[in-house]
Amino acid sequence: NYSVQPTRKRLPPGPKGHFLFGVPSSAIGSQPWKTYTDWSKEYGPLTYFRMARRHFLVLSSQQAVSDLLERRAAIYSERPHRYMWDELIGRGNSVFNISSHSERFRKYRRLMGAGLNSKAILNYTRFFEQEIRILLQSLHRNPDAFAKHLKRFTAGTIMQITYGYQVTGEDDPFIEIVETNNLLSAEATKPGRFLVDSFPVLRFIPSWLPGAHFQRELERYRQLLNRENEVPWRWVKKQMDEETHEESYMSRLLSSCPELTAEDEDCIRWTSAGLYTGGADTTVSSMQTFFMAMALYPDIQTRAHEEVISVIGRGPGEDCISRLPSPRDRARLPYVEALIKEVLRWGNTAPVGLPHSLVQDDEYMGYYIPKGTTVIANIWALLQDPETYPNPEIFDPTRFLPSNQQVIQSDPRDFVFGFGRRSCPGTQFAEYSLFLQIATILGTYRISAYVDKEGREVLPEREFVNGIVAHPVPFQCSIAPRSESALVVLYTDS
Ligand code: HEM
Repeated sequence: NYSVQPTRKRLPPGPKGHFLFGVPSSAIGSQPWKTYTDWSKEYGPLTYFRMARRHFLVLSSQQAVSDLLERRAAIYSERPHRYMWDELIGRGNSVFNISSHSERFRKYRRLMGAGLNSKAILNYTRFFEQEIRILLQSLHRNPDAFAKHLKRFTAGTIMQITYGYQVTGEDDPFIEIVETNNLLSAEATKPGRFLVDSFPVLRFIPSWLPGAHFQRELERYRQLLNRENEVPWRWVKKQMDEETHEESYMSRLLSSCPELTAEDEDCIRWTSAGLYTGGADTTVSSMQTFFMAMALYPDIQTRAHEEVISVIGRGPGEDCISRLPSPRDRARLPYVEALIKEVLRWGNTAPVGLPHSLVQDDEYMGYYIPKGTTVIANIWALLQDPETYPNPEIFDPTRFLPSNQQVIQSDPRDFVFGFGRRSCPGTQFAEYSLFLQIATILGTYRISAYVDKEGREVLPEREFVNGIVAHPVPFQCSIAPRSESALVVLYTDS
């Protein structure tokens, strides 16, 4: 029990802002991780600020994150309550927003734990392999559109695994639904987007009054967002009735018990819908970082390529693997595993994670933290801290390999996947997906800096653009097969 009765309520330091409105969202800017890191240099590992009536606390040290979000997870695992989104639009039951103190939350975590653990992932390898062949072909045909192909790979694997549904192409109707939802979520949950979040009393004013037009938007949001829970579920049910379904996360859960209640089915629907939202953009961002790092660090690419070839075997062409990597190969590829950790550290996939919130007043480092404060882990700052990761701007997988010269540096997976009871349930899925893509591409393609018409190398810059998931600023690189003949064997072999 962390209940405290501080004698003197001293809030952590931070920017003050306007006495009524607090800090404007423009002060945080479009790259919040940078602003928060600058603030931590001025105010220390805890930065507190207020936006209208909402309180925020940013944690910028490993110590603070593990003390609060891990050790005090019992009180720091709520999500901030957004009146418009959670209640009026009805998204309070989504996996991302559900209260960590509800019975549903425990159910969701059990369902996702069962469907996404490392053993369950082994049941899905054929879906991954089917999609990796499509990725190899697409990179061959149109290497410049590599970001689009990465997206197709991730969307394809998640849709197969979640619903047993094979994505048809760019204008796939299921992808349209989930992508629309992601856009609407990002738009509707921007801090300050709806005044009713700060002043719930506004819900009583008539919709024709200025400031209440949010009431007219409600129905549009509800209808569009509900499609994500309804359309794939109906499709899977129909396939199951006709016995034409592919086994999937959803079909397995729906058939796991003969007497599912309506509530059980609802839980299966909500968790299924969470997988695309949680997994699609994140994995793509990490893979874009991989391409960027390989274009910038050719020696590292050569070492990783040689390890892959020596473990998996050389194919008919000069320099290409003889078969697709399998889950068993992971343990025999330590340099590739270290490279994946470095992709997660050096990249910037979820720089400020998802916000937590605390359910009762607390005290830490002598400061008072009020109940309901939104708590943000500045994951970017943890991964770029020169005390933990010397020369953090350098891409160097050997940070994570045993050597006589240095101790092994902290495993970035302890931070990039979030914290406490809310930590990412898709970790095993993400790691296997990254492993398969990275080991296959290292074994089949050479990635190098883009050369412009004048013959000059154009190196990508390590800059990221905002979103809940950040992505490298679009860049070009050259992607060429190491051996055309071996590549064709790999992508046509079934
Ligand atoms: C590189 C890939 C990924 C990264 C870096 C990542 C990172 C994260 C982070 C930081 C959180 C927030 C945790 C917190 O609140 O403390 C999260 C939550 C979540 N992730 Fe991931 N994720 C990745 C891939 C995936 C995949 C592949 C899936 C599903 C197949 C997934 C599903 C989810 C879900 C459902 C949540 C919400 C959990 C909750 O609120 O209780 N993620 N992830």
